[in-house]
Amino acid sequence: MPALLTVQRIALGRRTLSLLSNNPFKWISANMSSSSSGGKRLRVLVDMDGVLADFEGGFLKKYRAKYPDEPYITLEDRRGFWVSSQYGQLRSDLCEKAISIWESKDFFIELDPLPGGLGAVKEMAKMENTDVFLCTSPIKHYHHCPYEKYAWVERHLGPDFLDHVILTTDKTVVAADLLIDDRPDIVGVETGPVWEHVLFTACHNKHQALSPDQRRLLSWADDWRAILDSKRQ
Ligand SMILES: Cc1cn([C@H]2C[C@H](O)[C@@H](COP(=O)(O)O)O2)c(=O)[nH]c1=O
Ligand SMILES: [Mg+2]
Repeated sequence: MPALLTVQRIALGRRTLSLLSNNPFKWISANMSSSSSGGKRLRVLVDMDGVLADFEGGFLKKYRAKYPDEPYITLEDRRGFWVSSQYGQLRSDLCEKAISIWESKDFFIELDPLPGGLGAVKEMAKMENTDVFLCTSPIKHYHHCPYEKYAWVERHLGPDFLDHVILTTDKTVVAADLLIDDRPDIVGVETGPVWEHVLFTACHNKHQALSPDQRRLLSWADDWRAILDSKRQ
């Protein structure tokens, strides 16, 4: 297959690993998308909770308001992605109490934007040869969350961004160059996702060691433009 061999020859670094460890046809489809002028387009997935929207801060505020006499975990003491697990370890019944917070109406719509995130995403979306999608997992208790995630995007980024929302419980099946996400272990049915996961630093993951080939974005004040540029080469 000469076309495949040509693609293999131009593959560099991390992408070569992705190609070798995965289905090459998926790699080609994710990496050969072109702009009208023929240049390669960069596709970036940006997570919402913990990256654009302050899930942890919003949770703690509402948990303390609803359960003022119960123990709580400060943001400084948060460890591990799952808030529910850490509250369950604190006292078993607190797991359900924690879940009741994000299952409540208005939890997701009222989350505050994290500093710099909206500006970064708006700027990214205007960059040449760049496609940005907001890639976020809804909770299974679907009565409010999916609607409110769309409403949050419309409120903070405008109606044009609604076309750029991807709601999925499995981010591994979405093809892109980059995924900026605060969850350290992003797994799903696809064992070799085509994107590079850049870990967005959050209170729950800041102590966590990364594997040598993993990169972090410390906040939106960090050099996200350089990370995008590194994927264009
Ligand atoms: C911490 C925590 C989160 N969730 C839910 C809330 C969100 O819908 C998703 C996280 O979505 P992301 O796209 O990975 O940011 O998970 C939960 O159910 N339990 C928790 O403890
Ligand atoms: Mg997240």
